[in-house]
Amino acid sequence: MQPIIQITDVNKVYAGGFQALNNINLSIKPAEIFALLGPNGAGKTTLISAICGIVDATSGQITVDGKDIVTGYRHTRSLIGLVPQELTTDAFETVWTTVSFSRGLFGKKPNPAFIEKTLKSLSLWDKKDNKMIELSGGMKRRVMIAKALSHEPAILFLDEPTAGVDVELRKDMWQLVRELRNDGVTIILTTHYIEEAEEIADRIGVIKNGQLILVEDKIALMNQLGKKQLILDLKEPLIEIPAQLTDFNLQLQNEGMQLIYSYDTTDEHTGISALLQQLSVAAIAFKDIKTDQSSLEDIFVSLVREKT
Ligand SMILES: Nc1ncnc2c1ncn2[C@@H]1O[C@H](COP(=O)(O)OP(=O)(O)OP(=O)(O)O)[C@@H](O)[C@H]1O
Repeated sequence: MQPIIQITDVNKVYAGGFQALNNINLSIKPAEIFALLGPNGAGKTTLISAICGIVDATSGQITVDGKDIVTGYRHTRSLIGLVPQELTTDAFETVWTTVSFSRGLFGKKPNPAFIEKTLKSLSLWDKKDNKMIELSGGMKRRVMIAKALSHEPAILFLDEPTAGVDVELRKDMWQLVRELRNDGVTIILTTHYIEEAEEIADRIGVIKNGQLILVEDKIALMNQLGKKQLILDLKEPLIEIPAQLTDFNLQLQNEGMQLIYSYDTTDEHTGISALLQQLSVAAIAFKDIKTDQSSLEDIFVSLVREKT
């Protein structure tokens, strides 16, 4: 399947000499949800802006739907809807006018039914006649999404889509993103909320210091790097880990009342039965046992720390 976006050896050096993108190579598949994670200043917005043609790459090539974004700009840009991080709208226009106007900018014929559907899906229908200035921050952000969707793009970029959006609304937006993907729209989002990537992404890219340090299928990533912990609540506190248990690399916490055993979910032998046997030999009794799986957040934090 031809990628919808192909990024090859892309570098971006800003005018002051700062290298914001360092040899980026990435293929985005049609109708996938790709989440770009990275710390502040990693290069996420620069990469999105380069694909949208807002920032010129210093070298390398980007194609959208098989067309070069420089020579085929009109075509490639018409396929893209962009929700920027910064909210920029005309304060005194109504929601309806501003969204309809965005559609017109792409030379598309008016389609009130489509605008209505879009506003309804973003829970903005009852605000359609309100001026932008009368909306809350979260509503303005949703209007930005409606504007980006107004010309029915095949690719939607969401730069920090749920910043400042409350939990309930965030869930509604995730649902909308999934529905768009089901309709065949490719979605690329940047986020600081790792739970957002964990919740909706099909693939995850991690960018740091302008370098794409990891691109992986989300489920594979979680399986591959996922560590589980076995947590044993002890009946009696331990002062230290007994000598016969040192091989298990255990940790004591909660004033000696909890023993933590970390193991790799992908290992053939987790070592749990051997551990339980040794605990019995050492006469260490426990009253409860539970497991805890590392989240994408743990994985992300350890990746960003590791790969410096
Ligand atoms: N116009 C510019 N001129 C010079 N440097 C820039 C410019 N725009 C961005 N940068 C720098 O490029 C780097 C990457 O910025 P970018 O906005 O792409 O990061 P980001 O990953 O989106 O960050 P955040 O999560 O904070 O939004 C930063 O160090 C930033 O200061």
